[in-house]
Amino acid sequence: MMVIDTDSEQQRLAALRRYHILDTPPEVAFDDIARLAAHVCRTPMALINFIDDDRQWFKAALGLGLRELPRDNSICAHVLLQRGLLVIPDTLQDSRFAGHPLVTAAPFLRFYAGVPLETPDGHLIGTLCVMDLQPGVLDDTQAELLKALARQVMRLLELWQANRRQAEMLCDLDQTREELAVLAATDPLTGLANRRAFNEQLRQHYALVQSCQQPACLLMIDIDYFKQFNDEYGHQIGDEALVHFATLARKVFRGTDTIGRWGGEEFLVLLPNTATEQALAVAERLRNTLARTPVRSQEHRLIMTVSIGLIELQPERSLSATLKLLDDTLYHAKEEGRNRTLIAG
Ligand SMILES: Nc1nc2c(ncn2[C@@H]2O[C@H](COP(=O)(O)OP(=O)(O)OP(=O)(O)O)[C@@H](O)[C@H]2O)c(=O)[nH]1
Repeated sequence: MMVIDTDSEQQRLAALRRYHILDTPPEVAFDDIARLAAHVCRTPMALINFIDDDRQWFKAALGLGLRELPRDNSICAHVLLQRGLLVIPDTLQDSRFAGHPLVTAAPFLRFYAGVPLETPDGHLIGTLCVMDLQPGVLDDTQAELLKALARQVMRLLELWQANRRQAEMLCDLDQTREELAVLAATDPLTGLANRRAFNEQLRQHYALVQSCQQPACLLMIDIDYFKQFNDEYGHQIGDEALVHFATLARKVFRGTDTIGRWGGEEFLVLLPNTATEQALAVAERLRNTLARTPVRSQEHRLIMTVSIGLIELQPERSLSATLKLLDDTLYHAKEEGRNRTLIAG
C-alpha cells in the first residue's frame, strides 16, 4: 500500500497544475523525447506521464494507444515514492507488480524503467518511462541518458511556462493600452468624449462630409447661468448637474451621434446623416427633457436650461470657420434670452 503525505501531495499537485500541461494536445517536441528514450533503452514503448489527483495522464505515449490510466496501482507512482530511478527487470518476478492489470492483461508488460520529472523546487510531477513486453535490463549509460532526457522534459515545460507567462503579460499589456486609450479619450467627470477625442471624430467626419456629401449637423450646447448655479448650490451640486446633463444627453441622442465635453459647461454633439430640421427636432427634445427632469439633490429639485447653436456641416466651409460660426450662433442664443436653439445662418 502506498502512503501519501497529504500536505506535500497537495503542494505537488499545485506544482503540476502551474504548468497547465494536463489535457493539452500531443506535441512533436515531447513525442521526440519519448522516441529518443525508447531508442536509447531499446524498448518499443516510452511514456511522458504526469501523475494527477486520480489518474496518470500521458503527454507522449509511444507504443501504447492510451492517453490516461487510473492512478490506482500506477507503476509510475512508485517512481515518485522512491524519488529516483525504478527498474523492474521482470514484472512477473516482482510481487508488487505481478498482478498489475497491464501485466496480467494486454499489453502484458514485462519490463519497466522510469525516472521522475522533478520541478526546480523539488516536486515530482510525473515520470519518463520505458517499457517492454519482454524482461530487460538498463545499463548505467542508458540509466544516465534516461535521466538526462527527463531533465530535457522539464526544460521544455519550463520554456512552455515562460512562453505562456509572456503571452499573458502581452495580453495584459494590450488590455492596459486599450484602457489607457479609453481614459485618454474620456472626460473623467461625465464619461463623454473629451475635447481632444471629439475634435478627432469631428475631423474624420468632416473629411467624410467633404467626400460623400452626406448631411451632418453640429450642436453647441451651453448650460445657462451655470456660474450662478455653482455659486448658489455649491461646486459639488454643479458637478452632479453636469453628470445629469450627460446622462440625459446619452438618452436623447442616437448611439451613432458623438457627444463631447468641449469645456466647462459647454458640450458639442455631432449628428451624422442628419439634416438641419431633424437636428433641430433633437435639440428641442433635449431642452424639453431637461425641463421635465430636474437635478435631484437631497434638498433641491433643480431645473437646468441650455442654449444651443446648430449648424449643418458644409463641404466648402472649413471646420474652423464652422466652429466660429457655431460659437457666434450660441452667443446670439444667449443674447436673445437663453433656453433656446438658434440655427446658424
Ligand atoms: N461644478 C462645476 N462647474 C464648472 C465646471 N467647469 C466649469 N464650471 C463653471 O461653469 C461656470 C460657467 O460660467 P459662465 O461661463 O460665466 O457661464 P454661465 O454662468 O453659464 O452663464 P451663461 O453661459 O451666460 O448662461 C463657471 O462658474 C465655471 O466655474 C465643472 O467641471 N464643475
